[in-house]
Amino acid sequence: MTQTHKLADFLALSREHPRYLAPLECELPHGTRAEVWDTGVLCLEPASPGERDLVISCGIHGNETAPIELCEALLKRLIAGSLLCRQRVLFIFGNLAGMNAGRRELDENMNRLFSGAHAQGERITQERKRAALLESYVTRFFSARGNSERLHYDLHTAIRPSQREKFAVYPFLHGAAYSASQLAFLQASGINTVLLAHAPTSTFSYFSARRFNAHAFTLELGKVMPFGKNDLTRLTELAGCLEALISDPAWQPPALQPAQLEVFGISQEIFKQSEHFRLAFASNVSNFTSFTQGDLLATDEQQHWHVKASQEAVVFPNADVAPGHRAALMVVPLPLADLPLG
Ligand SMILES: O=C(O)CCC(=O)N[C@@H](CCC(=O)O)C(=O)O
Ligand SMILES: [Zn+2]
Repeated sequence: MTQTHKLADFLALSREHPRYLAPLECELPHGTRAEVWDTGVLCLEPASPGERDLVISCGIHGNETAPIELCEALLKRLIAGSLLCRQRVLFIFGNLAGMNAGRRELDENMNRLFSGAHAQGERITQERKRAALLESYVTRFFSARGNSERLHYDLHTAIRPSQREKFAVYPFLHGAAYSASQLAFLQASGINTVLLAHAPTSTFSYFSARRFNAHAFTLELGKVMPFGKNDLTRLTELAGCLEALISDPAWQPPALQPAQLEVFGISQEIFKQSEHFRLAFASNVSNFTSFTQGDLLATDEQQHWHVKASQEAVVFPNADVAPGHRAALMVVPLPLADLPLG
Protein backbone atom coordinates (compact mmCIF):
# COMPACT_ATOMS: atom_id res chain seq x y z
CA MET A 1 0.00 0.00 0.00
CA THR A 2 1.39 3.46 -0.91
CA GLN A 3 1.75 6.16 1.74
CA THR A 4 -1.06 8.18 0.06
CA HIS A 5 -3.38 5.18 0.22
CA LYS A 6 -2.60 4.84 3.93
CA LEU A 7 -3.79 8.42 4.42
CA ALA A 8 -7.03 7.93 2.46
CA ASP A 9 -8.79 7.24 5.76
CA PHE A 10 -6.52 8.99 8.23
CA LEU A 11 -9.09 8.99 11.03
CA ALA A 12 -9.65 5.22 10.78
CA LEU A 13 -5.88 4.64 10.69
CA SER A 14 -5.45 6.84 13.76
CA ARG A 15 -8.26 5.14 15.66
CA GLU A 16 -6.60 1.78 14.94
CA HIS A 17 -3.45 3.19 16.59
CA PRO A 18 -4.87 5.40 19.36
CA ARG A 19 -1.58 5.80 21.23
CA TYR A 20 1.04 6.18 18.51
CA LEU A 21 1.42 6.22 14.75
CA ALA A 22 4.87 6.37 13.19
CA PRO A 23 5.53 9.57 11.25
CA LEU A 24 5.11 9.29 7.50
CA GLU A 25 5.22 11.69 4.58
CA CYS A 26 3.86 11.72 1.07
CA GLU A 27 2.98 14.06 -1.74
CA LEU A 28 -0.68 14.72 -2.51
CA PRO A 29 -2.17 15.92 -5.80
CA HIS A 30 -1.11 19.49 -6.74
CA GLY A 31 2.24 19.12 -4.91
CA THR A 32 0.95 19.40 -1.33
CA ARG A 33 3.13 17.66 1.27
CA ALA A 34 1.24 15.57 3.81
CA GLU A 35 3.13 14.75 7.00
CA VAL A 36 1.79 12.54 9.77
CA TRP A 37 3.34 13.83 12.98
CA ASP A 38 1.57 11.39 15.27
CA THR A 39 -1.68 9.51 15.50
CA GLY A 40 -4.49 11.95 14.71
CA VAL A 41 -2.05 14.73 13.78
CA LEU A 42 -1.56 15.57 10.09
CA CYS A 43 0.15 18.62 8.62
CA LEU A 44 -0.61 19.70 5.05
CA GLU A 45 1.81 22.05 3.37
CA PRO A 46 1.31 23.31 -0.20
CA ALA A 47 4.35 24.16 -2.32
CA SER A 48 3.53 27.91 -2.17
CA PRO A 49 1.28 28.43 0.82
CA GLY A 50 -0.82 31.54 1.42
CA GLU A 51 -0.34 33.64 4.51
CA ARG A 52 -2.70 31.88 6.89
CA ASP A 53 -1.53 29.04 9.14
CA LEU A 54 -4.62 27.15 10.24
CA VAL A 55 -5.03 24.61 13.06
CA ILE A 56 -8.31 22.71 13.02
CA SER A 57 -8.76 20.47 16.06
CA CYS A 58 -11.62 18.20 17.04
CA GLY A 59 -12.28 15.29 19.39
CA ILE A 60 -10.39 16.81 22.30
CA HIS A 61 -13.45 15.33 23.99
CA GLY A 62 -13.74 11.86 22.50
CA ASN A 63 -17.54 11.66 22.26
CA GLU A 64 -18.04 14.98 20.44
CA THR A 65 -18.43 13.35 17.08
CA ALA A 66 -20.02 15.91 14.72
CA PRO A 67 -16.81 17.98 14.46
CA ILE A 68 -14.80 14.78 14.01
CA GLU A 69 -17.02 13.76 11.09
CA LEU A 70 -16.79 17.26 9.61
CA CYS A 71 -12.97 17.23 9.78
CA GLU A 72 -12.80 13.71 8.41
CA ALA A 73 -14.87 14.71 5.36
CA LEU A 74 -12.79 17.86 4.79
CA LEU A 75 -9.52 15.96 5.07
CA LYS A 76 -10.66 13.20 2.71
CA ARG A 77 -11.34 15.78 0.01
CA LEU A 78 -7.94 17.40 0.55
CA ILE A 79 -6.14 14.07 0.39
CA ALA A 80 -8.01 13.05 -2.77
CA GLY A 81 -7.18 16.44 -4.34
CA SER A 82 -10.83 17.35 -4.98
CA LEU A 83 -10.34 20.31 -2.60
CA LEU A 84 -7.23 22.41 -3.26
CA CYS A 85 -4.93 22.97 -0.31
CA ARG A 86 -3.39 26.44 -0.58
CA GLN A 87 -2.64 27.19 3.08
CA ARG A 88 -0.62 25.33 5.70
CA VAL A 89 -3.13 23.35 7.75
CA LEU A 90 -2.65 21.21 10.86
CA PHE A 91 -5.49 18.75 11.49
CA ILE A 92 -5.72 17.37 15.03
CA PHE A 93 -8.02 14.54 16.11
CA GLY A 94 -7.46 14.84 19.85
CA ASN A 95 -8.61 11.99 22.05
CA LEU A 96 -8.59 8.85 19.88
CA ALA A 97 -8.86 6.43 22.81
CA GLY A 98 -11.83 8.45 24.05
CA MET A 99 -13.42 8.22 20.58
CA ASN A 100 -12.95 4.44 20.52
CA ALA A 101 -14.56 4.15 23.96
CA GLY A 102 -17.37 6.60 23.08
CA ARG A 103 -16.34 8.73 26.04
CA ARG A 104 -15.64 12.41 26.65
CA GLU A 105 -12.47 11.48 28.52
CA LEU A 106 -10.77 8.38 29.88
CA ASP A 107 -8.98 9.71 32.95
CA GLU A 108 -9.59 13.44 32.96
CA ASN A 109 -10.80 16.39 30.88
CA MET A 110 -8.12 17.08 28.25
CA ASN A 111 -9.43 20.59 27.72
CA ARG A 112 -8.25 21.57 31.22
CA LEU A 113 -4.67 20.44 30.62
CA PHE A 114 -3.15 22.97 28.24
CA SER A 115 -0.74 25.85 28.91
CA GLY A 116 1.36 23.48 30.98
CA ALA A 117 -1.47 22.28 33.26
CA HIS A 118 -0.64 18.72 32.10
CA ALA A 119 2.62 18.96 34.07
CA GLN A 120 1.12 20.17 37.34
CA GLY A 121 0.86 17.65 40.16
CA GLU A 122 1.89 14.02 40.29
CA ARG A 123 -0.72 12.44 38.02
CA ILE A 124 0.30 10.82 34.75
CA THR A 125 -2.75 10.17 32.59
CA GLN A 126 -3.38 9.48 28.92
CA GLU A 127 -4.94 12.92 28.51
CA ARG A 128 -1.93 14.62 30.14
CA LYS A 129 0.52 12.88 27.81
CA ARG A 130 -1.59 13.76 24.80
CA ALA A 131 -2.10 17.41 25.83
CA ALA A 132 1.68 17.80 26.20
CA LEU A 133 2.22 16.31 22.73
CA LEU A 134 -0.53 18.44 21.16
CA GLU A 135 1.08 21.56 22.62
CA SER A 136 4.38 20.52 21.03
CA TYR A 137 2.74 19.96 17.61
CA VAL A 138 0.97 23.32 17.66
CA THR A 139 4.27 24.92 18.68
CA ARG A 140 6.09 23.21 15.80
CA PHE A 141 3.39 24.24 13.34
CA PHE A 142 3.13 27.90 14.31
CA SER A 143 6.87 28.32 14.88
CA ALA A 144 7.75 27.20 11.34
CA ARG A 145 7.33 30.75 10.10
CA GLY A 146 6.86 34.12 11.73
CA ASN A 147 4.81 36.32 9.43
CA SER A 148 1.62 34.32 8.97
CA GLU A 149 -1.88 34.96 10.25
CA ARG A 150 -2.33 32.25 12.89
CA LEU A 151 -5.75 30.66 13.27
CA HIS A 152 -6.97 27.86 15.53
CA TYR A 153 -10.55 26.60 15.55
CA ASP A 154 -11.08 23.95 18.25
CA LEU A 155 -14.35 22.21 17.38
CA HIS A 156 -16.64 20.79 20.07
CA THR A 157 -20.26 19.87 20.76
CA ALA A 158 -22.06 20.46 24.05
CA ILE A 159 -23.48 17.93 26.49
CA ARG A 160 -26.85 19.68 26.80
CA PRO A 161 -29.16 21.05 24.14
CA SER A 162 -28.81 24.79 23.65
CA GLN A 163 -31.21 27.64 23.03
CA ARG A 164 -28.44 28.93 20.75
CA GLU A 165 -27.41 25.86 18.82
CA LYS A 166 -23.94 27.09 17.86
CA PHE A 167 -21.73 29.45 19.80
CA ALA A 168 -18.10 30.38 20.14
CA VAL A 169 -16.01 30.84 23.27
CA TYR A 170 -13.57 33.71 22.68
CA PRO A 171 -10.58 33.07 24.98
CA PHE A 172 -9.50 35.82 27.37
CA LEU A 173 -7.37 38.36 25.45
CA HIS A 174 -5.79 40.22 28.37
CA GLY A 175 -7.24 43.53 27.19
CA ALA A 176 -6.38 43.18 23.47
CA ALA A 177 -9.02 44.08 20.89
CA TYR A 178 -11.46 41.46 19.61
CA SER A 179 -11.10 40.73 15.91
CA ALA A 180 -13.97 42.09 13.78
CA SER A 181 -12.88 39.91 10.85
CA GLN A 182 -12.92 36.80 13.05
CA LEU A 183 -16.39 37.69 14.32
CA ALA A 184 -17.39 38.04 10.65
CA PHE A 185 -15.87 34.60 9.97
CA LEU A 186 -17.93 33.13 12.81
CA GLN A 187 -21.10 34.74 11.47
CA ALA A 188 -20.43 33.44 7.97
CA SER A 189 -19.96 30.01 9.59
CA GLY A 190 -23.47 30.16 11.09
CA ILE A 191 -22.27 31.15 14.59
CA ASN A 192 -24.04 34.28 15.83
CA THR A 193 -23.44 33.87 19.57
CA VAL A 194 -20.08 34.62 21.16
CA LEU A 195 -19.17 34.13 24.79
CA LEU A 196 -16.20 36.16 26.02
CA ALA A 197 -13.99 34.41 28.56
CA HIS A 198 -13.15 36.67 31.49
CA ALA A 199 -9.89 35.07 32.67
CA PRO A 200 -7.06 32.78 31.55
CA THR A 201 -8.02 29.11 31.23
CA SER A 202 -6.24 25.84 30.51
CA THR A 203 -8.22 25.19 27.32
CA PHE A 204 -6.64 24.40 23.95
CA SER A 205 -7.94 27.58 22.32
CA TYR A 206 -6.57 29.80 25.10
CA PHE A 207 -3.17 28.08 24.69
CA SER A 208 -2.93 29.04 21.00
CA ALA A 209 -4.29 32.54 21.60
CA ARG A 210 -1.92 33.30 24.46
CA ARG A 211 1.25 31.52 23.36
CA PHE A 212 1.08 32.25 19.63
CA ASN A 213 -1.17 35.27 19.38
CA ALA A 214 -3.44 33.16 17.19
CA HIS A 215 -7.04 34.02 16.54
CA ALA A 216 -8.31 31.00 18.44
CA PHE A 217 -11.81 29.88 19.46
CA THR A 218 -13.63 26.99 21.02
CA LEU A 219 -16.57 26.42 18.69
CA GLU A 220 -19.65 24.68 20.13
CA LEU A 221 -21.50 23.16 17.19
CA GLY A 222 -24.60 21.47 18.57
CA LYS A 223 -25.24 18.60 20.91
CA VAL A 224 -23.12 15.50 21.53
CA MET A 225 -24.33 12.55 19.44
CA PRO A 226 -22.82 9.12 18.67
CA PHE A 227 -20.86 8.59 15.44
CA GLY A 228 -23.23 8.29 12.48
CA LYS A 229 -26.10 10.11 14.20
CA ASN A 230 -25.10 13.69 13.33
CA ASP A 231 -26.90 15.88 10.83
CA LEU A 232 -23.87 17.46 9.16
CA THR A 233 -26.12 19.68 7.02
CA ARG A 234 -26.37 21.82 10.19
CA LEU A 235 -22.66 22.55 9.77
CA THR A 236 -22.72 23.35 6.05
CA GLU A 237 -21.87 27.03 6.55
CA LEU A 238 -18.86 26.26 8.76
CA ALA A 239 -17.65 23.55 6.36
CA GLY A 240 -17.94 26.03 3.46
CA CYS A 241 -15.96 28.71 5.32
CA LEU A 242 -13.20 26.26 6.29
CA GLU A 243 -12.99 25.06 2.68
CA ALA A 244 -12.75 28.65 1.47
CA LEU A 245 -10.03 29.48 4.03
CA ILE A 246 -7.98 26.47 2.99
CA SER A 247 -8.41 26.66 -0.77
CA ASP A 248 -8.52 30.40 -1.50
CA PRO A 249 -5.83 32.63 0.07
CA ALA A 250 -7.73 35.76 -1.05
CA TRP A 251 -11.01 34.69 0.56
CA GLN A 252 -12.59 36.98 3.16
CA PRO A 253 -15.92 36.45 4.90
CA PRO A 254 -18.72 38.92 4.19
CA ALA A 255 -18.66 42.03 6.44
CA LEU A 256 -19.74 41.67 10.07
CA GLN A 257 -23.47 42.21 10.66
CA PRO A 258 -23.39 43.68 14.20
CA ALA A 259 -27.18 43.58 14.65
CA GLN A 260 -27.19 39.80 14.19
CA LEU A 261 -24.37 39.07 16.63
CA GLU A 262 -25.17 38.33 20.28
CA VAL A 263 -22.27 38.69 22.69
CA PHE A 264 -22.27 37.44 26.26
CA GLY A 265 -19.93 38.10 29.16
CA ILE A 266 -19.43 35.90 32.20
CA SER A 267 -21.14 37.15 35.35
CA GLN A 268 -20.12 34.25 37.59
CA GLU A 269 -18.43 30.88 37.41
CA ILE A 270 -19.59 28.05 39.64
CA PHE A 271 -16.93 25.58 40.77
CA LYS A 272 -17.77 22.17 42.22
CA GLN A 273 -16.07 21.82 45.61
CA SER A 274 -17.01 18.30 46.66
CA GLU A 275 -19.15 15.29 45.85
CA HIS A 276 -22.00 17.06 47.69
CA PHE A 277 -22.32 19.53 44.80
CA ARG A 278 -25.85 19.75 43.34
CA LEU A 279 -27.37 21.90 40.61
CA ALA A 280 -30.70 23.36 41.74
CA PHE A 281 -32.38 23.00 38.35
CA ALA A 282 -33.44 20.06 36.20
CA SER A 283 -30.96 17.99 34.22
CA ASN A 284 -32.82 18.83 30.98
CA VAL A 285 -32.34 22.62 31.32
CA SER A 286 -30.62 23.73 28.12
CA ASN A 287 -27.66 26.05 27.62
CA PHE A 288 -28.61 29.77 27.62
CA THR A 289 -31.73 29.24 29.79
CA SER A 290 -32.35 32.46 31.75
CA PHE A 291 -32.85 32.73 35.49
CA THR A 292 -33.98 35.75 37.50
CA GLN A 293 -32.09 37.57 40.21
CA GLY A 294 -31.99 35.64 43.47
CA ASP A 295 -32.82 32.21 41.99
CA LEU A 296 -30.89 29.38 43.63
CA LEU A 297 -28.50 27.78 41.10
CA ALA A 298 -26.40 25.28 43.00
CA THR A 299 -25.37 24.09 46.45
CA ASP A 300 -22.29 22.37 47.86
CA GLU A 301 -22.72 21.61 51.56
CA GLN A 302 -22.97 25.06 53.18
CA GLN A 303 -22.23 27.01 50.01
CA HIS A 304 -25.09 28.35 47.87
CA TRP A 305 -24.92 30.09 44.50
CA HIS A 306 -27.71 32.48 43.44
CA VAL A 307 -28.33 34.58 40.35
CA LYS A 308 -26.58 37.91 40.96
CA ALA A 309 -27.46 40.10 37.95
CA SER A 310 -31.05 41.05 37.09
CA GLN A 311 -31.03 38.18 34.65
CA GLU A 312 -28.39 35.54 34.00
CA ALA A 313 -28.34 32.57 31.62
CA VAL A 314 -26.58 29.29 32.31
CA VAL A 315 -24.00 27.69 30.01
CA PHE A 316 -22.27 24.28 30.39
CA PRO A 317 -24.03 23.22 33.62
CA ASN A 318 -22.54 19.87 34.63
CA ALA A 319 -22.63 18.47 38.17
CA ASP A 320 -20.53 15.46 37.10
CA VAL A 321 -17.24 17.32 36.68
CA ALA A 322 -14.33 16.52 39.01
CA PRO A 323 -14.22 18.53 42.27
CA GLY A 324 -12.31 21.75 41.69
CA HIS A 325 -13.60 22.06 38.13
CA ARG A 326 -16.10 24.49 36.62
CA ALA A 327 -19.65 23.16 36.99
CA ALA A 328 -21.47 26.05 35.26
CA LEU A 329 -20.98 29.48 33.75
CA MET A 330 -23.50 32.26 34.27
CA VAL A 331 -23.61 34.76 31.42
CA VAL A 332 -25.16 38.15 30.68
CA PRO A 333 -25.65 39.94 27.33
CA LEU A 334 -23.05 42.58 26.43
CA PRO A 335 -23.61 45.34 23.84
CA LEU A 336 -21.19 44.84 20.94
CA ALA A 337 -20.60 48.60 20.96
CA ASP A 338 -18.89 48.23 24.38
CA LEU A 339 -16.20 45.88 23.03
CA PRO A 340 -12.80 47.02 21.77
CA LEU A 341 -12.83 45.79 18.15
CA GLY A 342 -9.77 45.63 15.94
O1 LIG B 1 -21.44 20.91 27.37
C1 LIG B 1 -20.61 21.01 28.24
O2 LIG B 1 -20.91 21.04 29.46
C2 LIG B 1 -19.14 21.13 27.88
C3 LIG B 1 -18.87 21.36 26.42
C4 LIG B 1 -17.38 21.64 26.27
O3 LIG B 1 -16.62 20.74 26.14
N1 LIG B 1 -17.02 22.92 26.35
C5 LIG B 1 -15.65 23.32 26.40
C6 LIG B 1 -15.54 24.83 26.44
C7 LIG B 1 -14.10 25.28 26.45
C8 LIG B 1 -13.94 26.79 26.63
O4 LIG B 1 -14.46 27.32 27.62
O5 LIG B 1 -13.26 27.40 25.78
C9 LIG B 1 -15.02 22.73 27.66
O6 LIG B 1 -15.69 22.73 28.69
O7 LIG B 1 -13.87 22.29 27.58
ZN1 LIG C 1 -15.93 19.60 24.24
